[in-house]
Amino acid sequence: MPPLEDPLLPPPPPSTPCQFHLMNSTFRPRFRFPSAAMVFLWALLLLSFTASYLILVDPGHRSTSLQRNIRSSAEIRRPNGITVLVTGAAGFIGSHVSLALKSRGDGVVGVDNFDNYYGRALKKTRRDLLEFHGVYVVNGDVNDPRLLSMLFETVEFTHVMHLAAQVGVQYAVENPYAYVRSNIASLVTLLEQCKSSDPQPAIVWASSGSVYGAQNKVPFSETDRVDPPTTLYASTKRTGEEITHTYNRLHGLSITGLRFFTVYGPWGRPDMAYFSFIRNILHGKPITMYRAKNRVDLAREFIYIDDIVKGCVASLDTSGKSIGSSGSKNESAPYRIFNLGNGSPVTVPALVTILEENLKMKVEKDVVDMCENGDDSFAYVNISLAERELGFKPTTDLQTGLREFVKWYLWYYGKPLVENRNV
Ligand SMILES: O=C(O)[C@H]1O[C@H](OP(=O)(O)OP(=O)(O)OC[C@H]2O[C@@H](n3ccc(=O)[nH]c3=O)[C@H](O)[C@@H]2O)[C@H](O)[C@@H](O)[C@@H]1O
Repeated sequence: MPPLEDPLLPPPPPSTPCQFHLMNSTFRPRFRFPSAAMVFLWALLLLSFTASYLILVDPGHRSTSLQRNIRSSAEIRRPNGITVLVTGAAGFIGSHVSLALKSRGDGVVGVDNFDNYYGRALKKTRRDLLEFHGVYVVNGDVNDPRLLSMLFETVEFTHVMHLAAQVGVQYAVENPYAYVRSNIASLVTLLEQCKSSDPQPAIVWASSGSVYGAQNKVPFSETDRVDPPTTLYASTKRTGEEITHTYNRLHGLSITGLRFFTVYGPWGRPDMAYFSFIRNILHGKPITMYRAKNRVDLAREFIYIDDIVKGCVASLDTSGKSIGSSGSKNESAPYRIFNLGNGSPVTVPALVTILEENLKMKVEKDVVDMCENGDDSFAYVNISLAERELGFKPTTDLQTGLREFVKWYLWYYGKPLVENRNV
């Protein structure tokens, strides 16, 4: 705090002796031109009144800075660029896709409700990373029609990349309503918004490889039957495919559903098996490895995140246009479904071995026969349609992808100090 009489400041003017006494003076107020200081004070007062009115009374104003952020994030910086609303932008696939679009000059706005299914910390770090690269992520729920209408009033989205979902196959047993709400109700809310937007955006959304359920015919092709579902998660994704089909037929929305298989990589989902395996290996704890009937190892179509991102971006680029419900009889909006897997399954024990090799550590394995929990025992997928239509060609094998994942994991979480017991 500077002294009141700062030696560097000119001395204050001498105080003027009181010129009149209120009680005994014949005080007559008279008009005087206000001094500059008075004008300044009044202006300040007026400004603060207006600001508090706008902030407290007019809720619209609060959204103005939000809308500024949204508009700036939606700015296109390349010729023929697109403007994409990415739902689930703070999620694993959503964050990678958002960055890929932004880095090639598209306009990208994210929305995410930061649900606590696998903790919020990683989602917030992904959000910070996105904002560092100029992608703004609105904290909100896709199932909120007012939020959606504000977003579409603020920006003319050409595309929606709908990745927000309640994920996880096992958690559905515990909390079925979360799946119905996120994977069905939110999808309908979003489609309703897109249906009534002018222009209507094209929609690319996350279905799942799990829709093939108990099918035994391999490899799975898009034209194959997709019943019966073995999990509620799969049922909600299958329902989503049917719902989107209806919106495509009735309302002329361009729809592309992507059947993602087991996507892995840096910034991945901590609820997935490869994530819990690395955690346990590093902490010297045993892992549970499920096994199907007749002692058959489980197998999955592990697909690296960079390959999936290419599939998502190509889907946006080839989506065609929504045509609205007034489209002519000869014209129909595209409705497409693609498998996005690797085209070659790998067993879970093989995945664990690659992790052990990368970490130069061994882990104790509890091999458990899979109970009737509804999980699928294998996945083997035909990706030729995506190859043909999207130019989709996965290039990262599991060794390379897991090496990248392990590098990221050790960078992000650090190596635990607990000693691993070698087995
Ligand atoms: O294909 C899909 O659609 C789904 O792929 C994954 O589901 P999943 O393949 O079951 O992925 P993980 O939970 O990582 O499990 C991979 C394999 O490891 C097995 N596993 C899991 C956990 C465990 O402790 N031990 C174990 O052997 C599972 O049974 C499964 O065979 C994703 O988690 C889903 O969100 C996605 O939609």
